[in-house]
Amino acid sequence: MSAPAPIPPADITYMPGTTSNPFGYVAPMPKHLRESYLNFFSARFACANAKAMAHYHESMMGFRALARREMEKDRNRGLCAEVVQNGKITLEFVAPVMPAHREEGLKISDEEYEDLESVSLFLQRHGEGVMDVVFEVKKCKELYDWAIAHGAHSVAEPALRTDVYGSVLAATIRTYGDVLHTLVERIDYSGCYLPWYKPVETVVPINSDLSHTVPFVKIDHCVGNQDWNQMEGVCKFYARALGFHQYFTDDDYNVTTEYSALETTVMASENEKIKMPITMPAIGKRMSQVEEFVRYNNGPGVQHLALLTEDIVAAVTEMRRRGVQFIEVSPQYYVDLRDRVRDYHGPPIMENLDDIEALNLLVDFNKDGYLLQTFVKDHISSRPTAFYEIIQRRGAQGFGGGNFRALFESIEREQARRGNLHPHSGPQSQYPEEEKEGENRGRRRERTAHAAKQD
Ligand SMILES: O=C(O)C(=O)Cc1ccc(O)cc1
Ligand SMILES: [Fe+2]
Repeated sequence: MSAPAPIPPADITYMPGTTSNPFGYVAPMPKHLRESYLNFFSARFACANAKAMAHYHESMMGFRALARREMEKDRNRGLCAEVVQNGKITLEFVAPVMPAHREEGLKISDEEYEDLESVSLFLQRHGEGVMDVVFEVKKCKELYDWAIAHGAHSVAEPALRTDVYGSVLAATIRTYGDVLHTLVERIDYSGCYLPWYKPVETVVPINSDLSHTVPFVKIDHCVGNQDWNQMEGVCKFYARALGFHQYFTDDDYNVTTEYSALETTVMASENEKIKMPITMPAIGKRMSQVEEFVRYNNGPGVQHLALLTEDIVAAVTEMRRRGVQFIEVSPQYYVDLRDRVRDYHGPPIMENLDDIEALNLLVDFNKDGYLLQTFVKDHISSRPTAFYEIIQRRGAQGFGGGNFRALFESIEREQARRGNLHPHSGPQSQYPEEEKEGENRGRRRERTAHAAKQD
């Protein structure tokens, strides 16, 4: 079957998310293909030291060592990898084991050399962070062909990978910045992760005590930060090339806190198990946290992975016990929370408000229920770039819109501590600094009205 012919970007209708417009970005990918995205498969991080990264995730976050690629006589000559897992969350840490320049006498295949070069380049440009958000799919080749025909950049054509445990078909395309999406289709694979990774049985002592588990379930969503004005183009890419659609929530994503501002559109796979919010800076009084990310990441990239749990009190209690620090929320938030709870009439709140306050969790309510969330204070690397969110849902399917103010104020306190809450340098930085809070929100409304008039 030959690939479909490329279609021009004009075939995508963009309409900002309103309840009168239940479609948002609409793309012509056939339904059977859209349905072939199953879930997040793993997140691959480019690392300087994959072993240290794995160790942090095991000892601090309760992940278990799952698999490894280590240097062998005729395999894994350029890169080594450690894979950890907690529930259905699988994280792979990949590190170069030699300099990325060819030397005589080094036994390394062309393919392994290319992989070494790409990880080394990612590290050089962005530091440690997520370089590949891997999706499990049913029709790898068809999805890949569609994506390429609709403007995606190919990194690796579909190829069968086989070891004694069976085969997977995998292909890789590029998304925003230098971030990749690998599409993995299990053919008959029964190994622990992917072909040629060896299972690892060793357990760090703290994880062998079953009364101290951190109960994660799966990746809930994965946020991608973009540069100024780049959100729409990236969302259109997800619609046109990947067949994703806009996911509506009642969150108000035009957040202008005292200083920084941002905008988000959530893109999701057909089954909505893969949610990829796309965020960009907006005009505020000071540098947006998104702008800070883009500056220190040297371009767009994955900002946070949200890890879903069914018991956030247990998960955060145990992570704190292990030494993980979380964002700090003002005591006033919990005074207000007790008022908000009184006005809430959805499914009953199962958690104790004193526990919620003691752990500094954030709570958001809507008509379907509520969600609890918090954010790890430290970034994953030494740069102020990617970090983790911990989230529990009890009905509510949003992203914590009611917490954005408290959250962003907390994030901004850290940003100020780093000396990065200075005037922003966006395309609109000629705007006077005393620009009124909330003005950005008005501007978005004008644009929305304008876009609606156009069709
Ligand atoms: O939207 C989400 O997924 C959130 O968890 C909230 C959020 C949005 C943007 C940020 O820079 C930080 C947090
Ligand atoms: Fe999030």
